[in-house]
Amino acid sequence: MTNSLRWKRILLKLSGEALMGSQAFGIDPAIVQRIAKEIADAVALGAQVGVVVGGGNIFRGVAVAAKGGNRVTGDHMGMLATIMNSLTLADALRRLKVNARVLSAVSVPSICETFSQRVADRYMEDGDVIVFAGGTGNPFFTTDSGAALRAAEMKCDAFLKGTQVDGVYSEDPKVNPNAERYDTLGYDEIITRNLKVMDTTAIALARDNSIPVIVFSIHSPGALVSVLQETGTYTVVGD
Ligand SMILES: Nc1ncnc2c1ncn2[C@@H]1O[C@H](COP(=O)(O)OP(=O)(O)OP(=O)(O)O)[C@@H](O)[C@H]1O
Ligand SMILES: O=c1ccn([C@@H]2O[C@H](COP(=O)(O)O)[C@@H](O)[C@H]2O)c(=O)[nH]1
Repeated sequence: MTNSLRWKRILLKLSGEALMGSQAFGIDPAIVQRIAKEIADAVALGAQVGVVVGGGNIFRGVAVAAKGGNRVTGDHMGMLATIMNSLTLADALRRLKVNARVLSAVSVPSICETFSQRVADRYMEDGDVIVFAGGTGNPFFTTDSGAALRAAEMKCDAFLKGTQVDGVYSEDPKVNPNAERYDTLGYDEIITRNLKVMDTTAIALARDNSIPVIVFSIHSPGALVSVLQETGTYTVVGD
């Protein structure tokens, strides 16, 4: 079955907001369990999976700053939010008998392991799912950038962005429902046309390390395995 996968070692970036479900804030356990099942299905097919979960369902530094708070403190809160999301996703994976480990860029040793590339590589070779928490560990970055960084460090074959929409569009499809969806797109087109599906730092890192970026909807059941088997709807961003 492994041979049927287009990309074997993947970095899956999940939008924090995807974990909210229909709530306005926080985590919907049923959604987390459904997403965990998608990951478990990919692992069962032979995929080696690293995951980065955003924190937008709990805190974003820019939102804290917009309300008069300190941006760096807000970013610290955002990074801690990603740790909470990572812990809940790892638990959901373990309930499905998948070995899952949380490795954080921010050290909280009584709660999870601190990220180390060598250790993470060994775990992935063993078939464990690694949930990379804490983003890059630095303020003024996003989890998209953290995910691109980990994809490069772990020599992933692809960076899969599981988000609210089923690909990259000519404009935000939530704002313009008539926007055009692309099947393929160049890294530089995202940057020069300022398409806001992910941040420029993340795209540039993926481009400079020749890692294809696949944007798909995590809300579509079975979407992760479909992408790995080159079926379904998604956009591939490359050269
Ligand atoms: N040109 C575009 N094509 C596709 N999506 C776009 C585009 N411009 C803006 N978007 C929006 O970008 C969003 C993708 O970002 P996402 O929700 O994954 O946020 P995030 O910041 O990565 O995650 P989090 O929710 O954790 O903060 C989509 O939901 C979509 O509405
Ligand atoms: O490397 C990083 C990653 C994230 N942050 C902060 O966390 C929040 C949540 O991440 P999203 O990517 O927006 O989901 C982000 O808004 C930042 O405040 C960070 O500081 N450094």
